[in-house]
This record gives sequence, C-alpha cells and structure tokens, in this order.
Amino acid sequence: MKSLCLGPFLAASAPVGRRAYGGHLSRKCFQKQLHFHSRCVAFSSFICSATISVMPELEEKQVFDGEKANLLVKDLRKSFDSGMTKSYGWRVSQLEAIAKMLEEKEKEITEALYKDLGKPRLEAFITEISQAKSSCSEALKELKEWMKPEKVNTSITTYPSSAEIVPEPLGVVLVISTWNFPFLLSMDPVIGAISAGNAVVLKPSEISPATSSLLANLIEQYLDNSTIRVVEGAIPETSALLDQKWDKILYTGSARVGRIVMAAAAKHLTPVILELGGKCPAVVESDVNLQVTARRIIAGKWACNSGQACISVDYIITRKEFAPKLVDALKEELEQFFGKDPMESKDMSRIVSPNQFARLVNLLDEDKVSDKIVLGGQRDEKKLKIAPTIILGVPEDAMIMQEEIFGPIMPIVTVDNIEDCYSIIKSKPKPLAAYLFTNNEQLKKDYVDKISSGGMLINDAVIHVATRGLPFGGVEESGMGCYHGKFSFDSFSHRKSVLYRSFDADSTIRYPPYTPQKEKLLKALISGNIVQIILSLLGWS
Ligand SMILES: NC(=O)c1ccc[n+]([C@@H]2O[C@H](COP(=O)([O-])OP(=O)(O)OC[C@H]3O[C@@H](n4cnc5c(N)ncnc54)[C@H](O)[C@@H]3O)[C@@H](O)[C@H]2O)c1
Repeated sequence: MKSLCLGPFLAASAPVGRRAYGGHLSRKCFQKQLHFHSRCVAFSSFICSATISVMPELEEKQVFDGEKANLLVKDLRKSFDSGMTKSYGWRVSQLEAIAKMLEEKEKEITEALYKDLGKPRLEAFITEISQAKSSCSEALKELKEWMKPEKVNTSITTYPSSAEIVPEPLGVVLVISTWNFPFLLSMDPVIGAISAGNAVVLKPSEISPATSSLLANLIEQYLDNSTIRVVEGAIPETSALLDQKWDKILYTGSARVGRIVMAAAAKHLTPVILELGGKCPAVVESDVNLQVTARRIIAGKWACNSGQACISVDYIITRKEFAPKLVDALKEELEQFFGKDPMESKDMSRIVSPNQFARLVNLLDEDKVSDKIVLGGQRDEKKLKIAPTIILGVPEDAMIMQEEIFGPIMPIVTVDNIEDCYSIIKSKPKPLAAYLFTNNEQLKKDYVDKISSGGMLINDAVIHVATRGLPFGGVEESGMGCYHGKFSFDSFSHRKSVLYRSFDADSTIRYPPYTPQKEKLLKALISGNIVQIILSLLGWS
C-alpha cells in the first residue's frame, strides 16, 4: 500500500521536495524535509491531502512547523557562516540569475499575475516586471560601488589614524510579502537582501497563490538554494517563521500584522522594516490642468491594480465649487481609459478575493455613502469586479473615510478653503504617500512643510515609487525603515565603523598618571584652538 501511494506522490510532488533541498534528494531526505513547503495552492493541496489520507505517517510532516522552520534557518545560517554570500562573485551570480529569470519567464509571471488579480499584461509589465528588472540591473551596475568601504575623516584625538565604514551583510533575513504586487514586492526586497550579501527566506502571500507558487518554482530553479529559499503558506507557516531568530525582517502588508511581526521580532531583538499602508490623500487645487490631473489620478487609482495599491490615491480633497468640474473631467477620462462599460474592460484588474470584495461592497453600501455616488457603484460578485466609483461630498465619519479603501472607490471630500486639507489629513494616521495638484508655488511649499508622509509627489500620483534614488518607506502607522536601490543595500547591511591606527606616535596624553599639563593639552586639543595646543605642548599655558 505504501509503495503504491508513494510512487505517484513523489513523482507529482518532486518539485516541492527539490525546492526544499535545492538539490538532489533521496526518498528519506525528501520525507524529512517535505514540510518545508506547506502548499496552499489547490493542485498541491489536492495531491497532499489525497496522499495523506492513505499515509498517516506523512500527514504530520506536511506541516511547516517551528521545528522545520528552525531547521531551515540553521541550514541557511550554516551557508551564510561559510562566508559564501559575502563575496562580490556570489552576489553578482545571483543577481544575474534573477535578471535571466526575468527575461526568460516574463510570460509565466504575467500569467500568474493575471490568475491572481486579473492584472492586464501591460500593467503587470509596467508596475511589476519592469520595476524588478530595473531594480536588478541597478544593483548589478552599482554593487561594486555600494560594497566599497566609505572613508571618513578622523579627529585629532585619534591622530594618527584613518577610518572607514565597512558595509557587511546581516546574516539570514526574512522577507514576508503581500498579494497586491505579489511579484515585485517579493523580488525587490530579495534583490536588496542578496545585494547586501545575506541569505534569505521569502514568504509570499497565500492570497496570490499562482504567483506564490511560481516564485517558489523559479527561485528553486534559478537561484542558489543553499542560501535563498521560499516558504509558501499562510498564518501557521508565517508564525513558525516568525518564531525563529532572524537578522532582519522586511514585512509588507497591513499595520495589524505589522504589529504581530514587530512583537515577534522583539523577542530576538531583530530589526524590522515595516512597509505598511494608510489613506493616501490627493489635494486638488482649482488652478490645475484639469485633463492632465484627471488622467494622473486615474492612473494612480483605477489603472493601478484597481486601487489595490498601498500608494494609490485613497481620497481626494478639493474646493466645493471646483468639485463638479473635477468629477466631470474624471468621468470623461475614465471613459477614455476603460470605455463606456468599465466592467467589461480588460484594462482593469479585478478585486483579489471574495473577502476583499465583500469588504469594499460593505463600504460602498453604507447609507451615508450610497446616496452620494456620482459615478459607478456597479459590482459583479462572480467576476470580483467593481466599477470605477466616485462618491462626492462624503462625510468625514463615514466608514470609507476611516479605513484604507484599497479598491476602485474614490471619495471626494469638499472644503471651502484648500488650506482646510491640513486638518483633514492630520486627523488621520500619517499616510504612506501624499499628493498635491497645483501650480501654486506657495501651496506646494506649505504642503511639503506641513504634511508628514512616507513619500510625497506634487502634480502626479504613484510614480515616485519608480524613482530609484528616493527611499521608499512609511512613517509612523504607514511603516518604518525603507528600501529601493542603495537604500535596500543599506537596509540589509550593517555599517561597521572601523578605525585604523599604527604603532607610531603613541601619545601618552590619555594614559595615567593624569597630570594638570595633560589635562590642559587634552582640553586644548578638543577645543581645536591651535594657539592653545602649541602653548600646552610647550608647557607655557
Ligand atoms: N508599504 C508597502 O510597500 C505596501 C505594499 C503593498 C501593500 N501594503 C499594505 O498592505 C496591506 C494589505 O496587505 P495584506 O492584506 O496582504 O496584508 P496582511 O498583513 O494581511 O498580509 C501580508 C502578509 O502577512 C501574512 N500574515 C497575515 N496574517 C498574519 C498573522 N496573523 N500572523 C503572521 N503573518 C500573517 C500573510 O501571510 C502575508 O504574507 C494594506 O494596508 C497595504 O497598504 C503596503
């Protein structure tokens, strides 16, 4: 009975086992390590449960529990401790392998993103694949420079000496990713972790199973599995991972889970980068180029994963008398983007899951909101689609103004004076991004001055994320720490201070016995007063 079941099981699940080992596997080895991958995707679950039902001894081993997580981290730490990930050669080889993977598997990545989110092909390319490509090519181009120790000046108190800051890898790091840009938000931190010379475990989101499964396959296929692994799964698997000691955790997702991650990390004093969300406002003054403003807001909301993006425009604040004009412009441009029936448009992603769909419908159907819809409101539960929806004059206490919308619904809050925007924005937690559309220079200056947010963009939305020279991260409730480009390298490195001295010129001034003359000279040296220093040296002061 056993052999009858095991044969097809091993054959069907071979990629899972290989992924866990990153190499050849014996049956014994496979059984031991199988649980590295708790499979959430339907196909694998089917195979596993079918097999488990006749093989109770394997059932337990399917679970990626604390013991397995511990083994995994030990394994990776061993590889890290061997020093292999530190070398420039290893880092480049892995980055080149990612670049190759991105070239060769673009179609598969696009298909997975379509399965998970109905993401249009070009949108997938623009917002995920091309971003991962540029992140990888930037790292390849700049890595040598980033790895160089940074010379710094020394002080007279250590003369003669030289000093530098040496970036060193942290060790074994964990990346927990989310579902809305499931490919980019997994690979971009992994690229940063590898550039900095770390071993890394990626836990993609179970809410985007096709991309999660593809990432597991591709990383196993293209990268060094003794140092880079994927663990698929949901809360139990993430919890098992979080119980381990990591050298850094980068988590992308909700603030609620961010708190869980931070609490778990605190047990081991593990530093964290939390990439969270929030309500990103767009303030629109009446002096704007209306058509360009409307297009850019649409691109930063509905054409951005149907608003399921951490930096998509969450709500608009504008003057009362200007709001109808803005609504008309948005309606006109939305039709240009998605046609007369946007529910049929192939250029707009769907809502990721029935749960998210129900949450959005709930926000939309609140009494205070439903009678203020001036565009859209249609929904299709089967297709998980919600039409681009605009709500005009939404009250501040409506649910939709209390939580991050993360969907294709745009409330517009109207004000008498544009300066009223400050109190509205400040009444909420600090957002991940804040937008302003205006030609008024003073207003721009004031907005930058008065609003605290992770990032800020004037006269556009979302695309600041593509400026690799800018750090990407939140503040307060929208997150902590940052990454992208060199900031990723720095975030996954320890900047070690090194001071070099020689045996020459061994000044005895800091050694006992402490004398008044030594004290005078020391004070003169610290004050930097050359005259005092000379006088002290000559014993004249
Ligand atoms: N700052 C950014 O870069 C960024 C990017 C995308 C999304 N976000 C934010 O993410 C949020 C939505 O994402 P989400 O719904 O996937 O978040 P989520 O926090 O529910 O899930 C993210 C990850 O956490 C894991 N997780 C979920 N519950 C857990 C638990 N109890 N214990 C341990 N792990 C758990 C999931 O498996 C997943 O991998 C929004 O607030 C959005 O703004 C931020």
